[in-house]
Amino acid sequence: MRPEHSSPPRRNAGLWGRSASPRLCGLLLVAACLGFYSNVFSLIPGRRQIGESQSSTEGGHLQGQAEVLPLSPDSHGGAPQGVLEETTTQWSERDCPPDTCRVPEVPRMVYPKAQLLKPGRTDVLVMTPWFAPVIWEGVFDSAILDAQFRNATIGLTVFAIKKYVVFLELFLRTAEKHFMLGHRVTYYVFTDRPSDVPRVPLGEGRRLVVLEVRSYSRWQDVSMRRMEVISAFSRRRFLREVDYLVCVDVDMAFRDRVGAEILAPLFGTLHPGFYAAARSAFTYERRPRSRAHIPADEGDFYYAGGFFGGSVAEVLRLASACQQAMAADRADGIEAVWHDESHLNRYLLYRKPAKVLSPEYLWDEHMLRRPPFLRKLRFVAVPKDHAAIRH
Ligand SMILES: CC(=O)N[C@H]1[C@@H](OP(=O)(O)OP(=O)(O)OC[C@H]2O[C@@H](n3ccc(=O)[nH]c3=O)[C@H](O)[C@@H]2O)O[C@H](CO)[C@H](O)[C@@H]1O
Ligand SMILES: [Mn+2]
Repeated sequence: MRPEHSSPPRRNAGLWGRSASPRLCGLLLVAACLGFYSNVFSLIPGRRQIGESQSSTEGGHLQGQAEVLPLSPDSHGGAPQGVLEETTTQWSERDCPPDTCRVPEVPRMVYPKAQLLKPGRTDVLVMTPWFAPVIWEGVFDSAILDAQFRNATIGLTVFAIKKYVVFLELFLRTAEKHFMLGHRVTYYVFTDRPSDVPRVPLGEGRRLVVLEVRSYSRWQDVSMRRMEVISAFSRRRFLREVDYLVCVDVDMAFRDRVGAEILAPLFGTLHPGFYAAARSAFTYERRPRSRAHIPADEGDFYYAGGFFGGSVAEVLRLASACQQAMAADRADGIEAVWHDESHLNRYLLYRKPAKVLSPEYLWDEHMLRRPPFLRKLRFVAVPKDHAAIRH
């Protein structure tokens, strides 16, 4: 899933020709080979096979050890077996490493053509100033996107710690109806109560993996520590198991399509409470002492903590940066005003997302009046009694 293509260095025999001594030639040849193989070593492990719908429980990975998360040596850094050999010949389609930037081939399809002078939406911003599309109903053709991403495997991470396990049933049932239909999907459910994970029937090509993690007494810590767990498990297995990660809150239900249109190397979602707000009204962390701090004269959007994602490599980068920033803040005795969400906002300010999801992808009907430009509610908050559920 590296953006760059790795290609052998071009050699020009004439350049080294007669004037260079044979010894120098030998040295240069060795250096060229080293350069070539250093590219090869940086390739990320290739694709895995995902079988039939299944469900498994893997207990004890993080229990009691969330302070120091050991990363398995086999999961990161080394060259995958067989890659060296493959790269000495031409890439074939089958051997190609996953590459989110590769232009995918689509089959023959019949669809209405785009009309340059009749844009799908004129009532909302559909492009950020850094040319990332903002995803609204009416700006995309789901059939084209489904075809483009037909070979992608998507991991959906969700945490259900302590009483939040009650949200899982509705979350999973509605995800089966609306999340990435027609694609390979793995649900990664992180919980401290594996036996409370409901058995929800899964469609073909979809599976559920239960991963046991420890809980924390403060809900803020439960929320923030998700970054630590996501980064550890990205290294440990997600890099090998899926192409994209989608990381969401569990106190939510899918109501309408959430599909391949969201997939990008890195994406964030507009927080439904702030889509029309002025910069000064964003609830960014403002204290310069915190690593999440954003100065008053900066900021694009206010992103929600409850829905972000991208390629596994980019989500790993994001989660480990946020986790490190939160750990440093903790050591300094400061906690950002909106916890992980504040750190996410800081991260996405300086690493601009490649797609921005509109509030269609994160809405709260009980807190907000639905504006007319919101044509679909795709993923909605499930009302909760905060005090009762968090203790
Ligand atoms: C929709 C949205 O953007 N939500 C964000 C918002 O709060 P919310 O008020 O939506 O936070 P929340 O109570 O849903 O907690 C965040 C998530 O942590 C998990 N959890 C929390 C407590 C617990 O006892 N057990 C448990 O499993 C669960 O997955 C939950 O969905 O702000 C939080 C930080 O303050 C996070 O950034 C949330 O992602
Ligand atoms: Mn929530």
